[in-house]
Amino acid sequence: MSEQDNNPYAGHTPMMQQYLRLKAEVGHILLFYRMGDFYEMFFDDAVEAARLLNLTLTKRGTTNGEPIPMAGVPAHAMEQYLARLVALGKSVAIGEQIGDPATSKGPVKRKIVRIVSPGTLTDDNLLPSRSDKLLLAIYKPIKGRHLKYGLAWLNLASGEFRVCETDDQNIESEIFRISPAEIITGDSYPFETTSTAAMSKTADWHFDFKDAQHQLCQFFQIDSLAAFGIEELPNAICAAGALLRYVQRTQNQSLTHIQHIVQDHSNEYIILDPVSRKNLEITETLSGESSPTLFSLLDHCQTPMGSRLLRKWLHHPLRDNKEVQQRHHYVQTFLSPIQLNAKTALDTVRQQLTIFPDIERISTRIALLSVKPRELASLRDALHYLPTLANYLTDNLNLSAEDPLITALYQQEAIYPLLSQTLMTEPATSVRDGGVIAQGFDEELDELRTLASDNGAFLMTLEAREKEATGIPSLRVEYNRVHGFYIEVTKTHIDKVPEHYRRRQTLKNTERYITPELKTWEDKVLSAQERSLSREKLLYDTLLQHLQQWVIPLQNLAKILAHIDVYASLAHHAQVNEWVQPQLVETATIHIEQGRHPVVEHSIERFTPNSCFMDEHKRMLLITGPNMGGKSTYMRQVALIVLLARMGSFVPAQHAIIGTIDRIFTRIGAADDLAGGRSTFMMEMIEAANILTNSSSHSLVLMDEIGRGTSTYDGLALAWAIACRLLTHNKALTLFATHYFEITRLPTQLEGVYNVHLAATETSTGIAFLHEVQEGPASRSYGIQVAQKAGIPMAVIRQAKKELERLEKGADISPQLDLFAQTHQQDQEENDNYQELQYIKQAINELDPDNMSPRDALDALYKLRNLFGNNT
Ligand SMILES: Nc1ncnc2c1ncn2[C@@H]1O[C@H](COP(=O)(O)OP(=O)(O)OP(=O)(O)O)[C@@H](O)[C@H]1O
Repeated sequence: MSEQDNNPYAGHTPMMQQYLRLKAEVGHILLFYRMGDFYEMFFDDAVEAARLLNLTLTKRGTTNGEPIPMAGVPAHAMEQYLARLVALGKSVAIGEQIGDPATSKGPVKRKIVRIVSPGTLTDDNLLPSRSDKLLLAIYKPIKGRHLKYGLAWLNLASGEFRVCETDDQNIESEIFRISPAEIITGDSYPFETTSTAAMSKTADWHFDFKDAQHQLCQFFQIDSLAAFGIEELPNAICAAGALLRYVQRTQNQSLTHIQHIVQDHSNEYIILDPVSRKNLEITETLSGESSPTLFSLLDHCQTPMGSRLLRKWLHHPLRDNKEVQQRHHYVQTFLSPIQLNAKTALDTVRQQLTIFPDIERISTRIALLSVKPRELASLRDALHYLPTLANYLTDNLNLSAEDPLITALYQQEAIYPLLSQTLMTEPATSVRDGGVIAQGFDEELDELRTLASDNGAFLMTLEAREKEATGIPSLRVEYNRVHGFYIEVTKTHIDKVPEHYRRRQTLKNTERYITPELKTWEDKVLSAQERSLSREKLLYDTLLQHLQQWVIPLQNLAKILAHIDVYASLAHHAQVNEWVQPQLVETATIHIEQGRHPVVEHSIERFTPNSCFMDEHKRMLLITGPNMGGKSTYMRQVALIVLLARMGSFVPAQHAIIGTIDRIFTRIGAADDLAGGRSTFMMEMIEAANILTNSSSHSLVLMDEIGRGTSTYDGLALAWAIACRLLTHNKALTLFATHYFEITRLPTQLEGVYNVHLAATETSTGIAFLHEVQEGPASRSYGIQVAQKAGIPMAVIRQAKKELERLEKGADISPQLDLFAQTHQQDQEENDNYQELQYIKQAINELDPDNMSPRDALDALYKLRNLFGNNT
């Protein structure tokens, strides 16, 4: 077989062959192929990128007689295009020129230097500062005894690597808790999720247990995964191994900041299913905005590390009291300075925190050797400031020098001298341009710099000497970037120019010359500049090598600063909004006195506080009241106060006792899942089924108007049965809002359930909502009054009132058995009406108007009127 036959790309130009080889290497990922000052894309990549980035689609050459589509982005603007693609969930492979164009025969050698994907970002320009971008690998064997999902996720920007295993029931909750930017699964593994993360595939065999185990042990240089205590999680190990391979392949650089794998115990956290996370608007509103949310409200953090930690805490409320109490204790500490006024002390700490840059990401970029000189300078300045912060905290707050928050601040002292001796006070942006390494740090560099820049004296001497030697008074020695050094002589003196002057450039009125002496000087200066830049690069690289040993201590420092920032932020919010420290107990209890909705209290002028008392004896509150009365707000406020208390925050209430809660469920206003082919009612029932299957006596359940998506009787019957089940079987702490008044009779039949209602009164101008939770069921629903307030025409309102009167007269619905008796009665009525209509229709059809006398027509009309039962 000839070479030609072996080459699948034969027939293409050599450059296109190289392109196709690189493209085959990266598969479906977009390939940015470097060509001079551009990154070009070809074929389908070009078409897709042109569409996504609004680029002009051009052509370059042909294949099989067809033009090859091409689109490109300028190399200098590449980051901004990358950011846009990654935000759209795309991955991009960067094919760089690595050969020397001057010496290359054929196309310059090119290589995939890295792959940028939504879950593997580390560049400052591509990463949002206040949220993390995680990469999650998921694996589940098709058969075998251990059929759990193995999950492994990595925050490449911080080095945090975690694993866990979970079952079918909880996989979605776990994915939403982890909230990855990208999910990788095996090529042939058909995984589906409602998460909006970018989905990537990798070879199935990367998930092979033996291979993964080997891969991980080799990477962490350990003999067994027992070192991380994860040896009992085989499927998580498979996922972790595949994830590591993926990252190594895409990053193509050392990953020394990833130091260990931590087992994530999901039972440490209060479980929130995806729907509840959404409903509670923790970090995203129901309409997908980033504010107003619980996070946007509480995020007064001064550092990006603090904001990211706060975001994480909000999505990971804790079950265990001890750690939460510790967090409350710190928030309280920030609110109780020793001598100073609390506001002054807190404001000072928060002001001091503004000095700290994103040390977490800087330490990662140190590990990846991609840190910029200015980032190191900001790190240096921050480290210099650390003792001031530490002293302020110990002197003014009740924090001892042994407190872990403080000790961590003192452990970084040795890095500061290293950075301050090595770096200039204000270094240049990039080491390529020089101006990064401090004067006096390296003798050789100083000499080269002097040589490269200090040429003033030599040139002046040369100029004076040449003026005298030639007798040309206007002779000048000059320098420009294009032509280098030259001696300039006006044309009037040209006859005096000596023999050894060589012409360099001719202008209109002057000639420019170079002499052997000046040329030697020029070579020396230019090479000194070049050597000084490469010396500086070398010294910078050496600095980065020295800094490697500090990556882990810096990560720890970043963690501690993030904690201080979050405590200060929570304290600040509590101080400004008069939030209180909740008391934690071990029982399933929720006692909230005069609670407020943390977000709504800011959006309206006067918020009415409401209490909520629930415990094992009072497990369900049936909430009735008019639409717009405040039922949903009340229920959400209870859930949010529990969530806030359990993530370490103070809460908007006068007093609160919160017990151990294992899950929070919210079934509030389900939306259609048209894409998933599920109606509103179906969604409602799926959510209710989940609650009935998974809630326990330590769960908090919010049920808002369950059953309203179907016919009245079906809905009522379902709501009744679901409430009973929750009370008697699940025994969950439940807030059950309903418009079915029949259900308010439940307390007469079962224990542990109580009625409350949102009060409203009717005034001369219409209904007035008091937004006050009062004991007992609501006396009426005020639906028509609310409709009137909404602007429904008066004629419709009047008719509705009449209809309501008629219905109320005829209805005396009682629950359970009678309910179904009523259904039968209604069916009967409907049947009778139908018969009557059919009869009338037939009578009308039998009329023959063309052959009727006026007298007959009048008779027929009377007859018809009588058929309607109206003979007046
Ligand atoms: N405690 C409160 N104090 C003051 N205003 C409140 C309070 N609770 C609710 N509101 C106001 O009432 C409006 C309606 O509240 P909410 O949506 O909770 O009522 P609802 O009873 O659930 O209504 P629907 O049954 O129609 O869903 C809110 O947008 C808010 O402005």
